[in-house]
Amino acid sequence: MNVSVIGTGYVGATTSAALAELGHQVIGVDVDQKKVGMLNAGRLPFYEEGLETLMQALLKKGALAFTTDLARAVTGSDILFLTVGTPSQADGSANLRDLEQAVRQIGRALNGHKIIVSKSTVPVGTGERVKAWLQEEVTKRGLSIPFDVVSNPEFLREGKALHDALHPERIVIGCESDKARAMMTKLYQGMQTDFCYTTVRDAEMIKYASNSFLATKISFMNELARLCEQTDTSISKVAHGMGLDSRIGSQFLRAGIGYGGSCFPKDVEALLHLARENGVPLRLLDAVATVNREQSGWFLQKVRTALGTLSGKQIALLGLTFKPGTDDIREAPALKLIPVLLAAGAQITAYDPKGMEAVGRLHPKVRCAKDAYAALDGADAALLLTEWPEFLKLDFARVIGSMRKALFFDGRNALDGAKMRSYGFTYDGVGERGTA
Ligand SMILES: NC(=O)C1=CN([C@@H]2O[C@H](COP(=O)(O)OP(=O)(O)OC[C@H]3O[C@@H](n4cnc5c(N)ncnc54)[C@H](O)[C@@H]3O)[C@@H](O)[C@H]2O)C=CC1
Ligand SMILES: O=C(O)[C@H]1O[C@H](OP(=O)(O)OP(=O)(O)OC[C@H]2O[C@@H](n3ccc(=O)[nH]c3=O)[C@H](O)[C@@H]2O)[C@H](O)[C@@H](O)[C@@H]1O
Repeated sequence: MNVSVIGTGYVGATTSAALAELGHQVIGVDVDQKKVGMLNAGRLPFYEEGLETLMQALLKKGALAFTTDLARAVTGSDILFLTVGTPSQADGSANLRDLEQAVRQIGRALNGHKIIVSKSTVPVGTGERVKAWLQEEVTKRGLSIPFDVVSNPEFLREGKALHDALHPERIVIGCESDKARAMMTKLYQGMQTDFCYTTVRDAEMIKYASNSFLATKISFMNELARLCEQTDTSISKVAHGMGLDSRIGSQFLRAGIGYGGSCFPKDVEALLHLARENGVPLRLLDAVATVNREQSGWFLQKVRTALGTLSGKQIALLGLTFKPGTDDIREAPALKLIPVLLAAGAQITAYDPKGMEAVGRLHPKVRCAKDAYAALDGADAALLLTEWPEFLKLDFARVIGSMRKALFFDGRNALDGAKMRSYGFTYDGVGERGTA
C-alpha cells in the first residue's frame, strides 16, 4: 500500500521505517526542511538504536523517502498517518495546533478516498474534530470527497522504538466503517499480535488510560518507597515480591526519581484536563501527578541533608536523559534538579552518553565531562539519574578514590547497594535505606 506519515519525529520516523519494512511504500513528511534533508541522507535527527541502519537500507531499496511536500504525498497515498506532536498547554490540555494544520493541508490536497489515521496521542473527541476540519477544507473546494478517520494509537517506548513498532503487543484500531477496518487490517497483515477494534473515541481513551495507568504504578511505588525508608524495608524487594503475582505484574514497579519523557507527564495532565472538562474529577490520577512532581524534590532533600548544604558543593550527575537508550531530555528529572542545585550554589559536573549536547545548550553552567570518571572526579556527591548500562560497569574502587566525599545517591536503584557499601560508599537508593 502507499502510505504517508506526517511528522517525522520519534514516532513518525519509526513508523515510516516499520511500515516500509512491512512491505509498504512510505513517504515521511515534515515541515522541517533540515530534518527532511538529514533523513533523506540516511541520518536520523535523534538517537534510537537500530533505526538509522534500517532506514538507510529502506531508502536504498526505494521503499522509503522523505519530503516537505505534503500535497504530493497526499495525492499518492491510500493511508495518511498523523504523527505530529501534541504537547501540553498551560492548562494541561493537548495542543492540537500542528495536528489541525496538517489535517487542513490534507483536506486541501485530498484527491479521492483516503484513510486519515491519528497515531498522535489526542484527546477523546479529536477524531470528530479531524473529520470536521477535513470536511470544511473539502467543501471550500466545492467538492465532495469521501474519507475515513481512524484512531490507531502508538504504544512504542523510546530506546526500544524499532522493536516495539515491529513487534507491538497489540494494535488498537478505532474506526467507524468496514472499509477502514479492512484497509487497516490489510496494512498490518503479517504482524502477529492482538488486534483490538473499537470506536475512534474508545481508541483515543485507551491510549490515555494506558499511559496514565503505567504512571500510576510508578507513583504508587515512589510514594511507597518513602514509607519503606521509614520502616526499614526495601522497595526493590517489595516490588519483586509483588510482581510475582501475575495479576500485579512485575513491570513498571521500579521506584526512582519520578517518571519523565515527552508522554507520561503530558498525557496524565491531558487526561486530568479532560476529566475536569467533563466534571468527573480523577482524584487518584491527580495524586499520581502530585507524587511525581514531588519526587525529585524529595530525592534532593536527602542529598541536602547528607551534605548539610548544597552551597559550594560539587555534585556529579550521572545521566541526563529521561531514560537510557535515548537522547531525549523532554521532562527529564535531571532538568528539574539542575536549576534547584544551581540556585542553591552547587557546581554541577555531568556526564551522559547521549544527552549532554541538549542539556549543555539549556544550562551552560553545567560542566559536561568527557566520561563518568571525569564527572565524578572531586565530587562531594554522585547522583545517578539515568540507568545507562555503562554506569553499572564503572570501576567503583577507582571512583571512590577520586571523589572528595564518598556519597552516592542512586535515583534509579540501579546499583547493588551492599556492593557499593563494601567499596566504602555511603550509598542511598530510593526506598532502600538500611536494607540494600
Ligand atoms: N515519543 C514517543 O515515544 C511517543 C509519542 N507518541 C505521540 O506521538 C506524537 C508525536 O510524538 P513525537 O514523535 O515524540 O513528536 P516529535 O516532536 O518528535 O515529532 C513531531 C514532528 O512533527 C513535525 N510537524 C509539526 N507540524 C507538522 C505539519 N503540519 N506537517 C508535517 N510535520 C509536522 C515536527 O516538525 C516534528 O518533526 C505525540 O502525540 C506523542 O504523544 C506516542 C507514543 C510514543
Ligand atoms: O506514549 C508514549 O510516548 C510512550 O510512553 C511510554 O514510553 P517512554 O516514555 O518512551 O518510556 P518508559 O519506558 O515508559 O518510561 C517512562 C518514564 O517512566 C520511568 N519509569 C519507568 C518504569 C518504572 O518502573 N519506573 C520508572 O520510573 C522511566 O524512567 C521514564 O522516565 C510508554 O511506556 C509507551 O508505551 C508509550 O507509547
